[in-house]
Amino acid sequence: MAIQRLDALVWLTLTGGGFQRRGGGATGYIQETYLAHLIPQGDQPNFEFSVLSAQLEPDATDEIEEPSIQKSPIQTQNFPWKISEPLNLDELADQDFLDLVEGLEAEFEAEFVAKQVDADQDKVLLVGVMTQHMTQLDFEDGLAEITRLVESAGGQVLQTVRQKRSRPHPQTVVGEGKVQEISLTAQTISANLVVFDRDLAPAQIRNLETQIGIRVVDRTEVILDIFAQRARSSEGKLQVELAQLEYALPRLTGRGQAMSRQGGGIGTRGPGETKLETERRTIAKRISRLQQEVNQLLAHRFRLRQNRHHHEVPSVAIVGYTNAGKSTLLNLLTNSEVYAADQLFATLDPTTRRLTLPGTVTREPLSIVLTDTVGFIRELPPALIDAFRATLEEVTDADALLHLVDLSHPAWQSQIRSVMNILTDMPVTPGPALVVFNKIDAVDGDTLALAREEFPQAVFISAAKGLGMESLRDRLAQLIQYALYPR
Ligand SMILES: Nc1nc2c(ncn2[C@@H]2O[C@H](COP(=O)(O)OP(=O)(O)OP(=O)(O)O)[C@@H](O)[C@H]2O)c(=O)[nH]1
Ligand SMILES: [Mg+2]
Repeated sequence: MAIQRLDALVWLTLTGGGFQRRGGGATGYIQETYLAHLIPQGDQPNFEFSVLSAQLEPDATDEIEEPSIQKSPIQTQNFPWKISEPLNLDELADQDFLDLVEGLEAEFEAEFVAKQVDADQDKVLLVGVMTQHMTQLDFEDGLAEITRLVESAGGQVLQTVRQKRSRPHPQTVVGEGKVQEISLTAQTISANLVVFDRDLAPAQIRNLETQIGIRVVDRTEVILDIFAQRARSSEGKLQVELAQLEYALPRLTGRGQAMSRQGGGIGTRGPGETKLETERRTIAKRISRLQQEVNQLLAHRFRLRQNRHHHEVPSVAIVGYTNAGKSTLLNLLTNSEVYAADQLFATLDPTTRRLTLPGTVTREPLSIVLTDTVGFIRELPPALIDAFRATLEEVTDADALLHLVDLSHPAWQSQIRSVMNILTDMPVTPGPALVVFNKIDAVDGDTLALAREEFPQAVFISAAKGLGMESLRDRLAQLIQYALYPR
């Protein structure tokens, strides 16, 4: 009923004792009727319309043995629906349906309004799919992360639906029954958005939206949305728009193709397809213009860096998983006020600051520039990598990297792997990296010992509490010596 948006449902049972119809099949007279409707959640079934308490009058049809027919109201205590006692046809006909439906509408409306009080937040139903080759831990980490992403985008995860499958269903990612469960749950909790913990094919999104009835977005879309909200500088906005269009384009194309292949049918001919084609071309044009602008940006940044090289100022880029504490560290080391917050992708635009490192016995104090840049995440969407090449070049062009790790995060080991994979995949090999473990103020002794054992060369700090800064400065100076004058 919820899926089909039905106000009420009437169910008729037959006597089975009717005339013989040619070809067989059930015939008979109406024996009993049932009236069912949904009730607002959180309410007990409290609709007492007169007839529900009426006794069922014994009539002739009762003689027929029909064990499957229940004679008492069906137990619906804990369900968001109510089914009447068995009614005969006259009783049913006496119902004022309009009155019933209008009353229900009013109640649903009141409840809906109550839930809309803080309506500027997306109310999200999260869907997680655990496939083969995925450990339970990976799966739960992934769910925790997408929940954080949704929150960073300004949404609120109301509930999570999980499914285990050997691999995603080609049409709908999850199975048919699960799609129904999602649809019902979304209505029950008044979600206005369904978010999947993975990326979806254009056709999958389309199928899911048709069946579920509300907007469905995938992981990349959530990340792109955060980026779009964070973009402040014109550079940032430019790159985000490019990423969003590059993500949208194949989706439009896919749609056009699917429609042309059908080759007929109402709604698939004529203007529909032409319009899509036009849209596609407009977007493609805009993408190529944005790409040119990004190229100009690359050239501009190149000149800036050349200037730096000209003055022989060594550069270090802080890289790391999102929320590792990169901006906090830059602020502490260089006395700056870059925006740092407990959000994923708080930083979008690179910030470069000067920093003087302590001299050693053999050398003068060393002046360098330190760059804080956008955080990484596992499975960084390809559209983002491409669009953000100007920003990411800050990383590949630095003389050395400071790889900051949030040691208080349960998944710190896999976060290190993700960052290293992204660095390895970069078109230009980045300089040498120093692994620095952050947030040691929030870490237990066992974790600390494990990290020391696995990364004996690493530095341990707390950017928030200012712990370990002296050794960090020393080690940074050594790193630069090594990067610039390797033996
Ligand atoms: N307990 C603890 N929290 C820290 C420490 N350093 C940073 N944080 C917190 O971690 C959160 C993220 O810090 P940011 O500096 O914004 O992290 P980031 O790496 O720049 O994150 P993005 O720009 O979002 O990728 C903030 O809430 C910081 O207060 C630390 O040493 N200890
Ligand atoms: Mg930051």
